[in-house]
Amino acid sequence: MNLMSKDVDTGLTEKISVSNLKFFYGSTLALKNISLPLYERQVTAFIGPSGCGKSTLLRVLNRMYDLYPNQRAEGEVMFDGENILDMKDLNLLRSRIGMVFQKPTPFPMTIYENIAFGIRLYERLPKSEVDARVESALEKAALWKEVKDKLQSSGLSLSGGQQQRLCIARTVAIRPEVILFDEPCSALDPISTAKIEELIDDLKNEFTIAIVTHNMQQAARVSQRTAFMYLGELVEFGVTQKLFTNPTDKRTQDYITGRFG
Ligand SMILES: Nc1ncnc2c1ncn2[C@@H]1O[C@H](COP(=O)(O)OP(=O)(O)OP(=O)(O)O)[C@@H](O)[C@H]1O
Repeated sequence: MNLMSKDVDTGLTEKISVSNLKFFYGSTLALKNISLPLYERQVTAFIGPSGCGKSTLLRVLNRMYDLYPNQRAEGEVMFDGENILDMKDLNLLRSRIGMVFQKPTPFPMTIYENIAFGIRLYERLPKSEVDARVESALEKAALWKEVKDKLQSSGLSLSGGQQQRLCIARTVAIRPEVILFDEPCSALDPISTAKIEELIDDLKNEFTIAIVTHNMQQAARVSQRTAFMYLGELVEFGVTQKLFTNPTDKRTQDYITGRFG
């Protein structure tokens, strides 16, 4: 049974449907009634000035906020027929919705172990299958060719861009359905950034992707849908090309033309 809803206007499947989401840091309301879909096998970019709630929204999608006692969410975030906000098994949720952070954070282990470690947390597989999964994850992260002869070297010996691709491989190896990227290129040089953008474009053939970025050109290059947020509100959500060339809301227009932010 397919529990995901089809959007009647677009014909696209909503992998995640956010409805009337509110988020509180203590008594501060950081997300005000957000509603939007994340379409399956598309890249959705979240843009907006600092503090508008982009990272908060991403952290709701895999319940990262659960680690902090006075943070809470209200509303509905439907994912394959279940409300993420009510899910009990957060390890399972985080295996289905992976996250790549701003700074590359390889574990202080070999390149091979960086990936195998995560696989073993979730599945018991014979070594030959773990090997195959490590290779396939590195292939998908466009890193295999560069590291295949040094899988036993430390993950920390790689360049920043390679480390970020290693973190992407680590996420992909768990076989998630959705990958969340929180400003994945902000610590990288332009060449590494271009590689990650290309990679995100490839990954969307297999995964549903959400990316928070400060870089509007990046949002325009990698995403099919863009959400513009301002002061905890979702101001505008739509087809990326349209939002950047002919936005509906004046605040979006002002932001994309550099009048604030
Ligand atoms: N741990 C926290 N405790 C209290 N308030 C917080 C906390 N983290 C974020 N906030 C507040 O919530 C709002 C949204 O923050 P968030 O980090 O989601 O914004 P952002 O759009 O991702 O910003 P940036 O682009 O600077 O990363 C801001 O007003 C911020 O000050």
